[in-house]
Amino acid sequence: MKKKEEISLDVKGFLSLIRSHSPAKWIIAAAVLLGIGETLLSLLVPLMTKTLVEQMSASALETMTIVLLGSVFIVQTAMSGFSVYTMSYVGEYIVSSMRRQLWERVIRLPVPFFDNNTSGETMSRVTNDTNVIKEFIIGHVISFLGGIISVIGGVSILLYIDWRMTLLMLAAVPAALLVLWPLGSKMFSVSKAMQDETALLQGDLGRVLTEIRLVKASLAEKVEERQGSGRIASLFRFGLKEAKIMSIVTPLMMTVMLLVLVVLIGYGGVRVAQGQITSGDLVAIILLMFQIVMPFTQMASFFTQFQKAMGASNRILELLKEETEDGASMSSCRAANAVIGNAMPSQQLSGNNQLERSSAIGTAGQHRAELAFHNVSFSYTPDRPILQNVSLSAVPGGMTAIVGPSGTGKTTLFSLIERFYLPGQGNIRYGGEAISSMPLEQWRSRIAYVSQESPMMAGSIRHNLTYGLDGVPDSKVRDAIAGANLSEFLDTLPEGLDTEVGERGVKLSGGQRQRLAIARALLRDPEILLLDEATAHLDSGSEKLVQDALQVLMKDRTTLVIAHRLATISNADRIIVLENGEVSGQGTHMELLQSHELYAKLVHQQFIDNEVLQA
Ligand SMILES: Nc1ncnc2c1ncn2[C@@H]1O[C@H](COP(=O)(O)OP(=O)(O)OP(=O)(O)O)[C@@H](O)[C@H]1O
Repeated sequence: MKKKEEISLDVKGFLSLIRSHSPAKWIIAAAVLLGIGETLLSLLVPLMTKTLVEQMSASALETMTIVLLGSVFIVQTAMSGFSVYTMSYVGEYIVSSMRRQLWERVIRLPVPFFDNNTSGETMSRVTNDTNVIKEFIIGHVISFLGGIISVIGGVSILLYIDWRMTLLMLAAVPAALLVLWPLGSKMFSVSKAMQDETALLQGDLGRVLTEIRLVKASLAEKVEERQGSGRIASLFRFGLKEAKIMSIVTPLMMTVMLLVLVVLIGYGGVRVAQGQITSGDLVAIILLMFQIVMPFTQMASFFTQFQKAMGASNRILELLKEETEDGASMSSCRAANAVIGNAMPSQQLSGNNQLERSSAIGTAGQHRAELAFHNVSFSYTPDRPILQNVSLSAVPGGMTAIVGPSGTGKTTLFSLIERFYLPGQGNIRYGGEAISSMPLEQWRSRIAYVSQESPMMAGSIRHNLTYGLDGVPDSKVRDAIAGANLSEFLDTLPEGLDTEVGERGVKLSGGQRQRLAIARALLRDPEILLLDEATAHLDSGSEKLVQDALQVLMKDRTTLVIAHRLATISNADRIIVLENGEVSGQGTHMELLQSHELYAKLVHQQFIDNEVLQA
């Protein structure tokens, strides 16, 4: 009972999905009419052949009969061509409209969705599931409709020609169905398992390819090889299971057809000899037999494909039901924020030698609104609070540093500022206005996030720098590059801004990636700068270049820095200590050193570590 309910719900969902993506009604009507017309014409062929045979045996062949038969063939072939094209058009249209909607939806889903779903799964919905629906529409819907018409029409004509022979032939149908039905459902479960296994293999491949260095460095080739081989072996087994089913179905259907043919010809021959039917009738009956039996052979695959399409549409609908980050901004919004490579000087963030360059680049830094957290609490999962009652404010136009032990919620603070997640309680305000009430696009365009991970996209340096921005002239790109201390490096590249950076920027050094990240932030001219301190240790030359570039970027901007090495932030305007998700102190370096136990301990510890390193 439950299963029936589920399937009927599936069908409802499937139909609503198709309806919301279907092309103009007249195109669908044309596709259906052409399909029906083609089937009806194909039913005329046996009748005309019957007349042809009868006229030939009576030596009274009329030219009209040949002309009519030829015309039916030509029109039927043309109709079949148009029918295939229009049906393909409908299928392609539906799938491309569905993919477009999925694509738009996926890129606007909130970050928690991506925390909880693998990218392989999501990719499979946009590509594989839509493909299943396309194949069903193009390859099966019309041929199924045509098949039904062919069977009903064929049986009616047969009954009209000779009911005895019709019944004889139809006796074979239940026998064939008896075998085909259970095999069809077996085929469905095998092909479903095969699909699942293929998705797992795709997932493994994606995981290994994106982290190929980790695989190699961890000597995990053998483990991956074993896992991959296991999946490929089970795909092979499923393939063989499918082959076994087909090896029963195909010969069985052929034998049934041959048997029916033999019986029809034998019994029909007797009836022709007895003068109860003409030889033309017999030829027509045999031709009609093919037109009736063929659709039955397609039924099994229709139902398998039907169930697959229901499953696929369910998964697509689930994805489409997911809330987007900002329902209001479903229009063509720009990814204006910059989540950019790691960058943070390893020494004091001071120095004036680069400051002049910033004026050539941006003016957003002139804004001096206050960014403040008011009693913010947040948890990723209900059972584990991460931030509790956090109240803090960043110094407008100055540098505010966040320090604290690992895992205490520093990066989470940044994610809340970026609105990747929403606070459970409390709010974040900018210039007195709650950031949650600002349009998301507008808010993110005010921020640049120079993160630890230094994400880069495969593509040219220009593409990476101007990613998400429209029509940035090369002169501005070069200014940003100069501001980020990269001009010399760029001059050494024969292809200049067109140089490919490789997947995730693998063709660049850590320091170059950091400076590109800074150049990218400069181009965006943000009011608020979020810096996640680099964990990579750059050599001192590279450090100096990054440090200078940061001076340019930070000038006059409200900057929040997550600092691990406290020496880098001793001149920060304000330092906030975060402990177990709570603010346990704030002040300047000197104030905290005197009044805050954990801060003093951390500074002391790092001082000893440095001494040891230098010794
Ligand atoms: N997407 C997530 N889903 C669930 N838990 C998360 C997620 N991201 C972080 N956490 C958890 O939240 C806590 C705070 O993480 P966060 O990255 O903010 O710490 P952090 O102070 O920046 O640490 P570190 O200094 O090591 O970078 C950690 O315990 C972490 O396990």
